[in-house]
Amino acid sequence: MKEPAQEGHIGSTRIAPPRPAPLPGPAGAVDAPLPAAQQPQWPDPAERDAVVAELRAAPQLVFAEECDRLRERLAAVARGEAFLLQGGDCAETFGQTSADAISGKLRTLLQMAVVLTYAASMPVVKVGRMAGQYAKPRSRPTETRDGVTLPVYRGDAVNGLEFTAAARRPDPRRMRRMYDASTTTLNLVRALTQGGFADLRQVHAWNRGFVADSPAAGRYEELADGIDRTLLFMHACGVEPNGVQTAEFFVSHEGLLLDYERALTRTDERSGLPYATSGHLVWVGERTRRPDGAHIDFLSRIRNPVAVKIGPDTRPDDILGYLDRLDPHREPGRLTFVARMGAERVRDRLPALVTKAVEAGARAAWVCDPMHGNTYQTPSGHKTRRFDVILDEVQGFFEVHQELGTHAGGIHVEFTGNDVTECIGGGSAVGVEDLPRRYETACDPRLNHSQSLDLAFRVAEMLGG
Ligand SMILES: O=C[C@H](O)[C@H](O)COP(=O)(O)O
Ligand SMILES: C=C(OP(=O)(O)O)C(=O)O
Repeated sequence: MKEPAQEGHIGSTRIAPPRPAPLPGPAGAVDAPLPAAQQPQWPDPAERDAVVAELRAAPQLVFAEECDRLRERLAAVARGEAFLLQGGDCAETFGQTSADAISGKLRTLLQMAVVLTYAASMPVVKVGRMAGQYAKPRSRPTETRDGVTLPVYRGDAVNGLEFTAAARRPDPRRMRRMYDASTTTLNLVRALTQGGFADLRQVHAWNRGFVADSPAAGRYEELADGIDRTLLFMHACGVEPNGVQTAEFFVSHEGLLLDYERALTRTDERSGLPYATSGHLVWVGERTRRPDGAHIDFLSRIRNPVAVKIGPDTRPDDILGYLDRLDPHREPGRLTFVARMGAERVRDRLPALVTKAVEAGARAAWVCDPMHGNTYQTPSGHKTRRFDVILDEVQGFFEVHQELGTHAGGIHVEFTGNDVTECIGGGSAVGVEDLPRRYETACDPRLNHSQSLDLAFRVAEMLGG
């Protein structure tokens, strides 16, 4: 059936009719029959097809021009002229789309960015793990509790967290809810970052409502006083700084659910090229990064900036594979490597990978995820991460780049604006005995607000602040 034409303009972006892009690639195939890890077994294929058709007809969430702008910003990161701050929940949930929850994360990220910008005197590119982070790859397909085995939770886009057979059944209609929750989130994020909320003169207000008695909060207030004084001084001199009233903010998520990502791929009318319009940047994770797999294939077909998470078992030849598939023209900003080696291995494993990339002419950005290689389980059964170990991985990442003469381009972290007790140490010093008090994550442990600020100050010191 012919799709109804819905052409028009929003701003300067020409809106294509909502049809899937003819993804370029071998034989022009839309669905290459490649191994696709971590995909849900939808019980009813017809229901899945109906949801996919709905998503294909839905408006795009982000615009090609915005993705291009992020690619330019990431090119500055790759050239060593900017620093990337990427972060948010491990797993967003449909229940956490309140204004408070979203603005708490956004404020935390803005605060971290201001700390890093001030220290490094370098632009900080702000990218949320937001408005799309609803699908999770898992280590095991099932979970057993008290002798009962059920499918594992794979993120709200697939099934429910509750430990019942009904909740854990994959439900493709959840992909439509993912789209709706992403729309709600993005709508608020756009309003907050373009309205007065993100104005640098609100630097004190961003801290309101958060725990005020941690050392990081005190340091932040001092820094905010300094920024206020600078802005007042400039105002008194008749100089009004540009670019402080709004914040440039982008969204990203793991491009895990291929049904969803393909359905939201659209052709950019300006260039005729396909873009994933589910988020500005999509990445492929450690569990789905096989160079000849369906996820890397998907990234190779879209024009967005893309990232690959690489763990300690990554081989130098894999790096070559990603470069050749995803960034054959060695274009700065197109490809970001997110290293998540673990604190114990980053100093050993990362140098060979960076060296291989440099030898191959790569102009990719290098970013450190100090969370995913440092997770462990306590005897109480809580998955957690230690703040000092997280910090050590970032330190190791900086050391490696310093030795190789390359740029430590950013951090990728899991955090929330809430005062949760999921990671140990840092900020307001969460102890192992505190974990049950506010352990609220749907998947992996996140830094709370004061741990996040604390991390920003420590990274700022590494950047020379
Ligand atoms: O966020 C990352 C992964 O989805 C997560 O670490 C998997 O957790 P698991 O090892 O408990 O499945
Ligand atoms: C699953 C994730 O990480 P990784 O692929 O690095 O394990 C994630 O960032 O949510």
